[in-house]
Amino acid sequence: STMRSGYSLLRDPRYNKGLAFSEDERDAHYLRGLLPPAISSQQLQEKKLMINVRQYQLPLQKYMALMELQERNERLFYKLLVDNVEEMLPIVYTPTVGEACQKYGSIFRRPQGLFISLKEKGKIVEVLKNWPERVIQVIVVTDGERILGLGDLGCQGMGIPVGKLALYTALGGVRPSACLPVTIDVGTNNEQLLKDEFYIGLRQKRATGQEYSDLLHEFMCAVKQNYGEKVLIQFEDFANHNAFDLLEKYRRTHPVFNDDIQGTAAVVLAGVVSALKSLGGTLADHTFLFLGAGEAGTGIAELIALEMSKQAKVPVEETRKRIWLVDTKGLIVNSRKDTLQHFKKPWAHEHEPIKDLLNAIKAIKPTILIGSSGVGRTFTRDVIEAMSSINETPVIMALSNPTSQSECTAEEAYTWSKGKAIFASGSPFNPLQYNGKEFVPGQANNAYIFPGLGLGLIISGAIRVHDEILLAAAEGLAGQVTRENVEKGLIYPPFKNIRNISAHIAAQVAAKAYDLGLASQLPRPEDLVKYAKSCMYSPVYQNYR
Ligand SMILES: O=C([O-])CC(=O)C(=O)O
Ligand SMILES: [Mg+2]
Repeated sequence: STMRSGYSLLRDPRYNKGLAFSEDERDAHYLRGLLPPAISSQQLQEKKLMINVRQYQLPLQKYMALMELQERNERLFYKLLVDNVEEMLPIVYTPTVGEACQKYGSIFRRPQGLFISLKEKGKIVEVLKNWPERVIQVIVVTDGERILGLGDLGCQGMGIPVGKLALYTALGGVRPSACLPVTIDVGTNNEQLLKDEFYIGLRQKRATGQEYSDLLHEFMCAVKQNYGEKVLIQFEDFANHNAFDLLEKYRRTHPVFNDDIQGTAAVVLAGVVSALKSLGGTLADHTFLFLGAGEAGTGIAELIALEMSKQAKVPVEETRKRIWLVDTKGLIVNSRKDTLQHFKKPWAHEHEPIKDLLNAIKAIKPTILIGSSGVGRTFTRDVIEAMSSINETPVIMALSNPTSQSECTAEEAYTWSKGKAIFASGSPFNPLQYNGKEFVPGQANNAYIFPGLGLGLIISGAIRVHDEILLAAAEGLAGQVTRENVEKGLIYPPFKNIRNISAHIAAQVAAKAYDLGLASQLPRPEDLVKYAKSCMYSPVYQNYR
């Protein structure tokens, strides 16, 4: 978009600086009289806003204040996020974004992103042309059917693409104008929303089958037609069956990845690799047990099996046998094979049936336990105690989001394991004291990966996303975990260094894309870390002449 002047300039979030417009800018851009006389620095504005945001008691109020800031003054919004990542992440992202989606209808002020519903069928190319930006580098798209661990939130899932893309910019340095949040609305099966007078989406049951895949196909084609073949499409929070089908269908024709399957997988693999620095042994020396065999569970399992297979030079069919999954019907075993969904079949190993997690732990004796069930409080005291009696240092990852769906809390993991566990969770928990010692839980969240992964794909102009690229992203993240981190029980680096971390992930990703011949941005830059950093968006105000 181009810069307006005067009254419209103050109302254009991309260029508005509020009181920070200089005397010269006020003269040149017809702003005289439209602003009070004081001139503020961006730093002072930031200080004022931080004071304001901290005064709100409720996280949802903070969320709304930040969204209003984003719609009023985009650079100031990103300056706040970049300078205060650890404080702001739980507000613009999990857990608060989950609550925001649940209440989206009532807190809704101005639409963000593009809504593409069944009503727009046959017109998606035109819909894309209504968006004010022409150059798009990354799209995050959801259909709202499985928002975090909260289930079907229909059209109100829009909070997720908006939040993820805010992180693309804040954590990965992708220009905000190049980011497009999209929600595909094919209805919702959430009865409560269908009855809610403030619901913002289509008031009908979800379309499925041909009608569903036709709309998605039209969208995928329209994106390529409008924005070219390099625009990255991140699938987010689709229900299991569609998530796997869409990835399978489009991975050979578009640069796509599914954050819940592949982003989460890369983050967890990086965490496990870091944990090995303190546990010792190689990946293949460990035994993994998952609670939850959906997108996250099977996605992580597959990437770990792949890495093991690469390291140990044995076929992936062999390494998969080190990894066990439990779903709602119990341990996934061979005798269940005929009734399993296709994405679970590779995990059906030879074993007698076991009904529940606790007995599975006793039988399998995992060294690493991963929660990817979307169901809170499923790592009970018995579960954690069983893990601690089998292992000197059990690794416990409670990945489900938001906090209410976490398989256990940090406090539970540390107290029930008597301080023995290495713990990480998808949603943040505060550091805590146990027996006079400080424990700092890590946040095993795909937010560590997708911004850097996206940046790496964008700067190299990658036209496809292969598994090798995800392994590179995981290596990039693991490489940023210091010995000092690991000694404190931290298997992830602190988020405050995230822009540097993202640059390293981006560099590894881009390098792999070039090596595999998938990169279209030529020539290949010499120093990819330096190049990634130089491409990053800075939220510092620019001077307008
Ligand atoms: O959004 C998050 O915090 C992580 C994620 O992708 C999910 O839970 O679906
Ligand atoms: Mg997600």
